[in-house]
Amino acid sequence: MDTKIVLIVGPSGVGKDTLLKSARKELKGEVNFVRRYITRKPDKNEKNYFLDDFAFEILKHNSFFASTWNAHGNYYGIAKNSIKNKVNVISISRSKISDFEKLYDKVYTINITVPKEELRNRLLLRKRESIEEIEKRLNRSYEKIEAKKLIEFDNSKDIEESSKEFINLIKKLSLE
Ligand SMILES: Nc1ncnc2c1ncn2[C@@H]1O[C@H](COP(=O)(O)OP(=O)(O)OP(=O)(O)O)[C@@H](O)[C@H]1O
Repeated sequence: MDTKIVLIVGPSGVGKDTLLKSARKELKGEVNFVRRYITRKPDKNEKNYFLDDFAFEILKHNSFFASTWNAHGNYYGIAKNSIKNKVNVISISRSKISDFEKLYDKVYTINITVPKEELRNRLLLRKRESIEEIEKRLNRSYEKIEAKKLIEFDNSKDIEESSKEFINLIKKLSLE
């Protein structure tokens, strides 16, 4: 099978890691859920490699990563050697879609969305950031996403229903 890339993007708190956790449980035999390198500890829904800023810099300097970015004061990276010759699902910053489109032929981008009020509720319930930080995240304006193959995914339904839809979408893309 060819290398296929499925990028997951969307604002903080929209439910990316929650959807990925459900999908990983169901599809981990068939699909490569790529772990990110992050300079902060993972929370309960994530499966990331945790490293400090210094280790991150050394790896970056040695061209270990296909893509890196900074979000909310932490560094994120996707290792080149994490991409397998199958379907690869990767949660990334929207600003890095083109890194993957330059490197690979088959790249799909799934944009996860919910209305702003629901996003606020989810961030508040998650209790990872302060109220000030949550308001900052909500006020960030999002420009239109530039991606060659863009799919919009509405994550407004409950976790179970949305997870099912998300898993079906990944399965469908695997077969394309
Ligand atoms: N469909 C859903 N319905 C209700 N709550 C949800 C749904 N999906 C996720 N949540 C909840 O919303 C909160 C944020 O979800 P999650 O941490 O997965 O977001 P994220 O997009 O990965 O955020 P970040 O980019 O900051 O890591 C969590 O508390 C999660 O339980």
